[in-house]
Amino acid sequence: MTTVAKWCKYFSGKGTKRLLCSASSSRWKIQRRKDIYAQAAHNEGLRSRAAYKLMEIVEQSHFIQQTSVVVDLGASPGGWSMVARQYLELCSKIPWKISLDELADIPAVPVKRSTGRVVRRSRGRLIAVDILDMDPIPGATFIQGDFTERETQQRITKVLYGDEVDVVLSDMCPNTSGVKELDHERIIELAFSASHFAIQHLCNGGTFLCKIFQGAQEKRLISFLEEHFVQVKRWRPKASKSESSECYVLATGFVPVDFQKQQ
Ligand SMILES: C[S@@+](CC[C@H](N)C(=O)[O-])C[C@H]1O[C@@H](n2cnc3c(N)ncnc32)[C@H](O)[C@@H]1O
Repeated sequence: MTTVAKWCKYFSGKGTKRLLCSASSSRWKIQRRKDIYAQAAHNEGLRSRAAYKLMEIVEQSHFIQQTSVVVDLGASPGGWSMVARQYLELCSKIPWKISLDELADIPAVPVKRSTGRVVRRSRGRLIAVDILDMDPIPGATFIQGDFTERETQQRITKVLYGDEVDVVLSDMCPNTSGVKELDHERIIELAFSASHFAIQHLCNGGTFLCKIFQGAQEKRLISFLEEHFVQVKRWRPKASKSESSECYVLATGFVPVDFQKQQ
């Protein structure tokens, strides 16, 4: 934990301050002092306490390699992206934002599934996506937009330049209403949206990780993922708040539909 966090400190930006300054009530501040992960994130210069959740899952499942292509959905303020960045070997010259004009010039290349021996690129890639803005992460690319909109997904596909994706992460979370069933339905919708994107873009053997709130629709999501991945398991990281019903679904060993037909 400490090694990753120390490394991330180097890349921490204004996002941390924004996170820490947004709370004005003294009650919130007392709660935060009791929250060891929020304290640790503050002390170690991480942009969010959520970073510890991804660190725990990746440290145990090792699904991000130096040359992986990673898409981080719901990335702001950037805790997960900073953690993913630590595992990747990125090219420092990649622009953080690509203007709409520049995007318009990029042809939408469909993903080409690799068959046989995969020729790996020499560097990894990280594409962060959020409806909110976010401070830059060197070597990564940022797409600002609502992921559920087709146009945002088309923009992500364009910046992939036909590359298959190794890992799709989704920590997307709707604004919570306090009504448990409603929040559950909303996050499941986001999780399905992210899983459809993953199925279209992941390479053979790829990984999908997404946040959900536990509830009635959870089984439906897991059954859907089991049709496309070799293994699907639920994960509740230590950094998840005890009062929260959040958990993560980790699906590994993606089998593309065209591969399934061959078998
Ligand atoms: C829990 S936060 C993510 C924290 C982040 N993983 C980190 O480590 O810093 C959830 C994020 O999901 C984003 N989000 C929610 N709905 C979205 C959508 N439809 N499209 C894109 N981002 C969305 C929110 O703006 C918010 O930044």
